[in-house]
Amino acid sequence: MRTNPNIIITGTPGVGKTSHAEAVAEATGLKHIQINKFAEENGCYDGRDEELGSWIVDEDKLLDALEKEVPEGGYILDWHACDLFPKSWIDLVVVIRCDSDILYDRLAARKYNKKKLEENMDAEIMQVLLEEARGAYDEQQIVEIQSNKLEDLDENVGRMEAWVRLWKKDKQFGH
Ligand SMILES: Nc1ncnc2c1ncn2[C@@H]1O[C@H](COP(=O)(O)OP(=O)(O)OP(=O)(O)O)[C@@H](O)[C@H]1O
Repeated sequence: MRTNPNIIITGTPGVGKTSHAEAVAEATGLKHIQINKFAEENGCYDGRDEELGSWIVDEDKLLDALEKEVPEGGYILDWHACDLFPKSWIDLVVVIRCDSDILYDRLAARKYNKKKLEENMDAEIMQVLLEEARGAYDEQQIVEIQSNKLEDLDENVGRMEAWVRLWKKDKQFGH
C-alpha cells in the first residue's frame, strides 16, 4: 500500500510537462523523474531515430529500472508517452494540452526540424496523448488540463497540490 501517490504528467512535447512536474515536486515533496533523462542515465536507450533526431527508448529496460522504486509511491513521471506504465503503479494521469498556435511557437523556438514539428503538431491536434491515456487507465484517474499561459501553470500546480493532499488524507483514514 502506497502512502504517497504516483502521478504521470504527459502530453505532446512542449506543452509544459517538465514545468508542471518541477513545480508540483517542489510543492508536494514528490520526486520528479524526467523519463528522457532517467533513460539516458540508466542505459535504457536502444538506438537513435536520425530522421526525428531523437533517441529510441527500450521500454522493457526502462520499466525494469523504474520498478526498483516507483511502485512504492511518491513519484511524478514526466514523459510524452504514458500507456507503458502498469496501471497498478499509477494513481493519477495528468494530460497537459496546449492551443496549437502557442505550441507551434514553442516548438519553432526549439528549432525542431520540419518533420518533428509537424508530427508533434498533429499529435496535439489529434489529442493522441489523451486517447492513449484513455486506452490505458480508468476515466476517473485522468485529468486534462490546459497550459497556454503562466496563470494556467500556477492554477494547475495548485490543483495538483490539493489533489495530493487529499489523496494522502484519504490514505491516512484508510479509504
Ligand atoms: N503555462 C505556460 N505558460 C507559458 N509558458 C509555458 C507554459 N508551460 C510551458 N511553458 C514554456 O513552454 C516551453 C516548454 O515547456 P516544458 O519544457 O515544460 O514542456 P515539456 O512538455 O516538458 O516538453 P518536452 O516534452 O520536450 O520535455 C518552456 O519554454 C516553458 O517555459
